Amino acid sequence: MNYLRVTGGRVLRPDGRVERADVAVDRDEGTVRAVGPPDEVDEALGGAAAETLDASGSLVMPGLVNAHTHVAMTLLRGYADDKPLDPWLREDIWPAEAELTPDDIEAGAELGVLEMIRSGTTAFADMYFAMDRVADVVDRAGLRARLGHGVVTVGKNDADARADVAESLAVARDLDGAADGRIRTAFMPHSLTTVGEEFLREGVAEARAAGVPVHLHANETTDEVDPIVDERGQRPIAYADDLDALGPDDFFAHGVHVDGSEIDRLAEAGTAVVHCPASNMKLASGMAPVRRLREAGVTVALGTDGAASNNDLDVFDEMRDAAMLGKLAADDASAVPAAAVVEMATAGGADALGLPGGRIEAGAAADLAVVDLDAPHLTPVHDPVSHLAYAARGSDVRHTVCDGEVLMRDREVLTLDADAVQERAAAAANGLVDRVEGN
Ligand SMILES: CSC[C@H]1O[C@@H](n2cnc3c(O)ncnc32)[C@H](O)[C@@H]1O
Ligand SMILES: [Zn+2]
Repeated sequence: MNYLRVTGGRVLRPDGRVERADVAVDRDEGTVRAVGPPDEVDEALGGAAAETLDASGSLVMPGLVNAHTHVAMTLLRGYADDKPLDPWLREDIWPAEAELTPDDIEAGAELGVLEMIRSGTTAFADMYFAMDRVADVVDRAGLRARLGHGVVTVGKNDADARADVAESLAVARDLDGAADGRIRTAFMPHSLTTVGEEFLREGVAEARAAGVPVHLHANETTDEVDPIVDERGQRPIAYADDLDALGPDDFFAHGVHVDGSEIDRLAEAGTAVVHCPASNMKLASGMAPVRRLREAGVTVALGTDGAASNNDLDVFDEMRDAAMLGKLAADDASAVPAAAVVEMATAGGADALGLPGGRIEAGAAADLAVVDLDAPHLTPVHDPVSHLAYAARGSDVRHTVCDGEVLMRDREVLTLDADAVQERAAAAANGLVDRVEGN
């Protein structure tokens, strides 16, 4: 047997309790074998030897889930700031993305994945281009992901629009199950306004036939919601329902401007919402009604969105932002408490993406982040869950484990060459900007 044993720490259990425990991992299966006091774990292992990971002074939590990003946008971090969504995309981001090469996307994805491993993220959802390259990075780096090619049909002729939809469906079919099953896929139309109705209708029908979920941006800004209401006389979630895009495996990014009927319909359909508080604040998109969504029974996950609208991929920041913004949105300091955002960043994320992980219990996927609590900004420890939500940073993560494999040990990432990744990405970003500026 091939075991890993995380020893001497405190462990965040699925019910929110924190207990002193060891975690034994079956590396062949990629699952948690046992959680409990050392003698119980000894017994579960039957005296078998195990590689150890020291968690003394630390909290062992489920690996974080970044449920909506565009990972290669790390190359555009700090490239265009301080604008609302529509002009930001049209004036800055889309012209730059038009110059991206598959090599750039691979370099940007490596940088993003490195940043995520270093901040305890073990699973993410990615909507972008050149997804074969992103999948290769995920495979090498050792995380889990739900990947999809993002479709935009506005401004394209019929043949190009059809080709874009076909590419998203082909990616969803071809990459599903890659990286020993750590990669799953989805059909990913960009949004209900940037993809034409006939393409949405046909694409969703084909996704259903192929058994892959749908992921899109929905109800992000009033500029996006209002034209749908004006042109169709229906709210975006009703339109999505009409398109058959509202299923229990589907997950929508943002859900900022959703009314009561839309919240009820999302809950009834079982469609998850990925809350992206930093992006929503930076682009001044609005405040998602997180408490109302959760109270209605909607699965709410957390996402960073791309690094150009955040500007990092640290899910600890997202937990803190979600708690703070949720209180402001509800005008109630108890609206989105610490335990809620920790749940959204772990089990909520795994459930939204339909990926294993998110809970530390026997039989669950061995996706873990070990957070070092021995730091001035984390002293004293009255409540470790409070610290995860309000005080910890991604840089407090000491070890990261995914699928039973150690991806980072004592802050050294083992699956990527951090210096080389950073150097390559910086060169790719500079080359990209030179091309955009015509140098
Ligand atoms: C077609 S691939 C994905 C596409 O989405 C763009 N994008 C990045 N952030 C956002 C956001 O907050 N809302 C909508 N679209 C966004 C990204 O630049 C790609 O073009
Ligand atoms: Zn996005």
